[in-house]
Amino acid sequence: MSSTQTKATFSIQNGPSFQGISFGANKSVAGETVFTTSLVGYPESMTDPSYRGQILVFTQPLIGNYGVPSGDARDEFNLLKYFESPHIHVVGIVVAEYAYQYSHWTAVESLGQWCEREGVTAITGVDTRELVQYLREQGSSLGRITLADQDPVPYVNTMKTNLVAQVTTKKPFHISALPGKARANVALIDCGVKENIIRCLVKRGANVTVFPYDYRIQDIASEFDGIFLSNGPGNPELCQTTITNVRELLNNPIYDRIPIFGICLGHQLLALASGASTHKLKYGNRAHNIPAMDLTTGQCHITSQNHGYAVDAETLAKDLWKPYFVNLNDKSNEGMIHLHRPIFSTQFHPEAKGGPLDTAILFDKFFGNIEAYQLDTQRESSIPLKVNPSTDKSKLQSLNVTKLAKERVLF
Ligand SMILES: NC(=O)CC[C@H](N)C(=O)O
Repeated sequence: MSSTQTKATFSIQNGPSFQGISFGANKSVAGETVFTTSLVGYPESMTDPSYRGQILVFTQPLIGNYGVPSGDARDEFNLLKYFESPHIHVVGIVVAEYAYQYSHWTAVESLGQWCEREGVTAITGVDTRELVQYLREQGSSLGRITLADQDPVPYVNTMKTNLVAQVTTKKPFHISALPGKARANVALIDCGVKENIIRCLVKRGANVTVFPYDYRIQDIASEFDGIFLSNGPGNPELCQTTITNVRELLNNPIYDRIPIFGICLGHQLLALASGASTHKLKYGNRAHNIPAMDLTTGQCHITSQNHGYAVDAETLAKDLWKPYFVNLNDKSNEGMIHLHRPIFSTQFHPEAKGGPLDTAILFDKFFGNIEAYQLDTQRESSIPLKVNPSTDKSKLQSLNVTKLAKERVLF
């Protein structure tokens, strides 16, 4: 523990304040305050782009005890080994008891050092049980962390901010399956994709081309064996460009057999594109142990979640869609599946990093849909991606995998 501790205050708009000690960046911040009840996985959660701009409260009391692994380490696919994106996306964290001593074989620095380096504010010594009881009663709340001797910053409401535009890759990039293992070309619309979603696809044999959130997927979908819609931050209704693009994709009869899979924000965007509506939950679901029942089998799965919005299941067009999963805690919608086409999506995270792997099988289901589509349309010959001569020439550049970046393009 440092001998020169800086005091800090965490306050909720129209709510209580908590005194604590700063252990991150020397900066006062504000943001929507959300809480997670996950026991592990603070490096993954903090680098998950879906948490963009939020102040994250951990209910697990001891945080930081296994330090922070390297953000440079990459796996065999050139994906980040330990993080879900290259940087921290939360603006601040609130913990009950920061572990000043850390120990783990992958740790290269402490949580406090990492926060300081990344300009992220952190406060310890807060009674997070009392705080979370308050958040559950008041619902989604704006909060701020103010460091001693600094002026408080104004509360920030990001409900009207297009956070997806801040986190999406700025240009397409490509991740290849291992040599000899490729069996499909997948286009991924990046609204703030987690590294482990890409890993779950390439590991199963997909060459994944990742496109910015506003890329006109409807112009090039015929080049791919499947389309994936990623997770991402903020209010799904603000993602109108993606919603319009997906709606045109769904409405174009030439794509009526193409497999589509969406996760979390991807699920919400698919629902909005197909005419359903979404709403903000009272305080959201962020945990690694949320029970979701598969309505097609009656089986319950334990799922990893991180969302503040949900799809209104009763607004799904009944002749085309049915709810796929339901949350057994609050009965909110957890997924949808098309009645006639190979399209489905989930509110929870089957790629779960961190969290349980119970529903990872849904990636296999997506690949099953892809195989059927390939057989149906004789598409096996398209690996590696061979661009269809009929595709608009101006689009070819973004499909030429040898010319694409090999990781997300941030600026
Ligand atoms: N993890 C996500 O994709 C979150 C989706 C959306 N931003 C929500 O909060 O509901």
